[in-house]
Amino acid sequence: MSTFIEMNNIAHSYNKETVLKDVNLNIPEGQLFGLLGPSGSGKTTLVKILIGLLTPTSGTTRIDNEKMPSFSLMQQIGYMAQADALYSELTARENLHFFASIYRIPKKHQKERVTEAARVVNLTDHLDKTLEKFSGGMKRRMSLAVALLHQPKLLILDEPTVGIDPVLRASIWEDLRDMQKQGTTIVITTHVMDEAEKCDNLALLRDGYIIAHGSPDELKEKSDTETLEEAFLKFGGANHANTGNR
Ligand SMILES: Nc1ncnc2c1ncn2[C@@H]1O[C@H](COP(=O)(O)OP(=O)(O)OP(=O)(O)O)[C@@H](O)[C@H]1O
Repeated sequence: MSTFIEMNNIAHSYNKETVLKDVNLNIPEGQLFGLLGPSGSGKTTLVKILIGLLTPTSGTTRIDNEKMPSFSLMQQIGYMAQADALYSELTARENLHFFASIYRIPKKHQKERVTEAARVVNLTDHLDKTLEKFSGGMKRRMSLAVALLHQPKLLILDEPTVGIDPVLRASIWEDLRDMQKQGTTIVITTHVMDEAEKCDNLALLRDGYIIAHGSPDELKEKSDTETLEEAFLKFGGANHANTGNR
């Protein structure tokens, strides 16, 4: 598989606080890749840099061989942020049509895409409600629907299943797998171990460093542990000095 995402020597500071330190990532096309790390480890900062929303203090990012930020590439990325950026006075359908226009989905395909995205997140029966009547979990599902509306080549999901019940969570994972089968590369941030287990490959992030990377099985094997949680703790206890992941 060819490399789709390449992040080299990424470092980032907010004011004087350095929150990412020499991060290197290679993600092949079509992978479901997880960034696993505790709160504050730098996951959101890293994905914002990845999609070109944030300029790193140093380092470069290439997606599909193109240097980020690239306007044309941004059109092919679906990003689900942690905070929902939706219009609460509009209905779910109106929100989806609004974003479909922003993504420049041709008018004749918009209805079909809105219907499909609503199906994936199980909101078909709520399309005509305004979002002010939605629960927190329903808004998360709406944000996910917006992120996958334009069938992006790259889907980035920042803790997508927080506030989503286990049944829907399982069905969303099935849909992510389907999208992956159709060639979508998916990067997901999580601090939930059972979600991390479902990823093809993982980077473990702690205090702005990648402390280990590999498939869930490789990580357990390398650390000689039974669970990812134990693996994380074991890698986290190791020296941070030699953590480039290439
Ligand atoms: N805009 C900002 N200005 C200053 N500091 C920030 C800003 N955004 C994040 N930080 C700091 O950077 C560090 C990494 O934050 P980040 O949101 O990337 O972590 P995270 O792993 O995504 O955490 P969480 O799982 O809680 O979302 C934290 O110490 C946070 O306080």
